[in-house]
Amino acid sequence: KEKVEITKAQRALMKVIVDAYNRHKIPQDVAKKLLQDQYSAEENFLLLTEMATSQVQVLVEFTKNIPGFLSLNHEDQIALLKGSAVEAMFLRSAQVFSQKMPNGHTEVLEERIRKSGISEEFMTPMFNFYKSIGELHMIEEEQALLTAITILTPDRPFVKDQQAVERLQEPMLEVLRKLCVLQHPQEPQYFARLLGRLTELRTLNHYHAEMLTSWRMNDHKFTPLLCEIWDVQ
Ligand SMILES: O=C(Nc1ccccc1)[C@H](C1CCCCC1)n1c(-c2ccc(Cl)cc2)nc2cc(F)c(F)cc21
Repeated sequence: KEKVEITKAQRALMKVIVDAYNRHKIPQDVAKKLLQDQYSAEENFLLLTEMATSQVQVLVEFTKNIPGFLSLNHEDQIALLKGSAVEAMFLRSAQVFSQKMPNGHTEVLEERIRKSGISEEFMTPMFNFYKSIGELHMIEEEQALLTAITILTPDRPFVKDQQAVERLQEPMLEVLRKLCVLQHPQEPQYFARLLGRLTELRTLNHYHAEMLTSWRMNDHKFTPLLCEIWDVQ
């Protein structure tokens, strides 16, 4: 039986990542707004583009706190952010969607999102992902580490020094692996299930641009930052 223990250095790394992660709370406000009122497709689209734009800014702040990230080659820093921003947003959406809410609130939230303007064809893959994240009942340390691991994916397009990114991602994977063993002793496969969600997350990446351009309304306006990050317009 492997005696798993998180070292002082690993605890320090985890604290840096969780503190940085806790500084981005925006989508909670989105959930609250969506629960308060029903909006038109146009209002929902505007809300999404505003939220997604601020999510990118917050993601940059979070990423700057990942030890070693700022020492990477500058083009590679951009390539990692550009390559992970959409996934980070869907991961964050899933975490917000699966957080504990008063009875019936999740159903209302799901209904509001289903009617927000997104085309029908994307609902199943999106909510399947949200529910599969929910079933994991991740603690915030796992959520924060999973987001950092997603950003530090070495094989993003245009990354030149993949080894340098691997050297940053590996310690995160090791801490997460230990955390999973300690948090879910009955589930030896929990860590593998967690990483499996990142594969599901990449499939949502394929849909994201079309999810936006097929939003049930005319004349989709994007912010310059979103055009950059979301491959739209
Ligand atoms: O805002 C959002 N997500 C966000 C996340 C992270 C940071 C900032 C924003 C949007 C809403 C959706 C309804 C209209 C208004 C925006 N959102 C999404 C979502 C995102 C992108 C596409 Cl293409 C489709 C759906 N899934 C969500 C789940 C939640 F529990 C949820 F609360 C908000 C969610």
